[in-house]
Amino acid sequence: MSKFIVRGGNRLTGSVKVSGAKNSVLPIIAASLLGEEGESIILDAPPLDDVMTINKVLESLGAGVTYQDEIIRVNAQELTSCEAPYEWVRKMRASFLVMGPLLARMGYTRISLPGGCAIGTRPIDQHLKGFEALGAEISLGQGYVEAKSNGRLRGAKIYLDVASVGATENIMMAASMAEGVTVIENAAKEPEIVDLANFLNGMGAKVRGAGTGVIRIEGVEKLHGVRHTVIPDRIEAGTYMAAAAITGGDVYVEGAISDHLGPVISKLEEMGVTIQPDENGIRVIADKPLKAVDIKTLPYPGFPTDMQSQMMALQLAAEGTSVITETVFENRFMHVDEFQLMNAEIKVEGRTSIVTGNAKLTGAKVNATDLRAGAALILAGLIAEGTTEVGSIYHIDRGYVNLAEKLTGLGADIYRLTSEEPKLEKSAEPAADQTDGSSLLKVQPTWA
Ligand SMILES: CC(=O)N[C@H]1[C@@H](OP(=O)(O)OP(=O)(O)OC[C@H]2O[C@@H](n3ccc(=O)[nH]c3=O)[C@H](O)[C@@H]2O)O[C@H](CO)[C@@H](O)[C@@H]1O
Ligand SMILES: C=C(OP(=O)(O)O)C(=O)O
Repeated sequence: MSKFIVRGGNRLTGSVKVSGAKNSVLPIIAASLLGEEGESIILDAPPLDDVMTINKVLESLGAGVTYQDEIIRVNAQELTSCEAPYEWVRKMRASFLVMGPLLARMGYTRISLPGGCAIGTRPIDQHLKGFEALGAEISLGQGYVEAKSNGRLRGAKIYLDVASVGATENIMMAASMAEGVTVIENAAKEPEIVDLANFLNGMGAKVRGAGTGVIRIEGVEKLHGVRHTVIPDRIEAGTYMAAAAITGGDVYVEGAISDHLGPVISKLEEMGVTIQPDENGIRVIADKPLKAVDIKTLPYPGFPTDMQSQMMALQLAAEGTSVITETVFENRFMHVDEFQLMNAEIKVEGRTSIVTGNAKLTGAKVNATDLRAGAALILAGLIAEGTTEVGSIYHIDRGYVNLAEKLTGLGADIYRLTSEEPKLEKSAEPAADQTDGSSLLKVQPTWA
């Protein structure tokens, strides 16, 4: 199995460039299916396994997709299939985002229930509630969701019970081609939602209010391809900021947008780290011992759950005891067991972790239990005594471009030990709770 091998002890310095945002490019690629005329050109598309996977989904639907030099070209003028198969969708949750565009454009779609990081049950009830409000008929069976509409979807008012990023995106895309006006209330406000809205508007859609809790979409009859540059990845940026902080380093994170990183910057400052944003990036200087901080994850603009495990690594290095409360996902502390293998002292009580600082971390063989957990273990490895081997790195490859190379460029001692097997296709099995999808629905499926 491929691994990252990290030897701790090096202080990171220099400059690192952030890639395009995974969580922006994936919905944007899905949205490109709406383009009935012309092609979409997506710039700064990061070369991630997730991007390759969603490209495969689009190809399986009949779209023409090319990817070169971080530019994706999608020609979706002719689609030949409305079905996204298990083979691709099981690997990542975001592939479920083709449902909204297919339903809007083709009036029918059949999609396998999604995979992705096993950090909680991750139901899709809010997506389906939105589609039903737009007039779609939904049925479920054998791990697939089927949706059909009798003619065009119809605009509706939809209140989301949780401000779900994916549901907001899926509904926004479907509503873009609906007849009439859709209003999404309690919409997610993440920067990736704004990026998607900008992409859709470039295609000819009329989406207003993205980035606020109320999004208004006036449906149009047809959309066309557009040229669009993906925003920088705020979670990748935050991870390099954390790497600088944990190693007592001085790193310029090129491309990081401080407006997208408000809570991460605040928490690092509370820990005693100096943050100097400018128009091209953020300089992070850690020249004092880190102080303990408490963190609570929340939907944007709250502290991002996708930075929770990386911050836990920092809390281990800080002076004093810190607390993390995870409110977004119910099972996102799997990295705790792995940190403990490195001599960390962490107590989990429900959704809260109590982290004892000043940890004398020692290198160990650990597993990336999910994407961000993998990044966090590498951060811990950067300060651990001896060698840390991080396995299951197919999770990390889903979301970090050239992680070892970028860290090496900053002076870290890390490399990838590559082995032939198992390939991503074979190793990324769906979570146990996703075999027939019934646990994702929160409503009783018709086949139960
Ligand atoms: C590809 C992508 O963009 N992934 C991000 C997206 O995931 P994703 O879009 O899956 O996350 P959501 O915002 O939908 O999930 C937030 C919470 O809402 C719940 N929920 C969601 C949908 C639904 O229909 N019903 C429901 O109850 C989830 O179980 C979770 O507890 O936002 C998450 C929260 O910021 C991030 O961690 C992921 O990195
Ligand atoms: C949870 C994540 O991704 P996904 O939603 O694609 O599983 C993440 O990016 O940390």
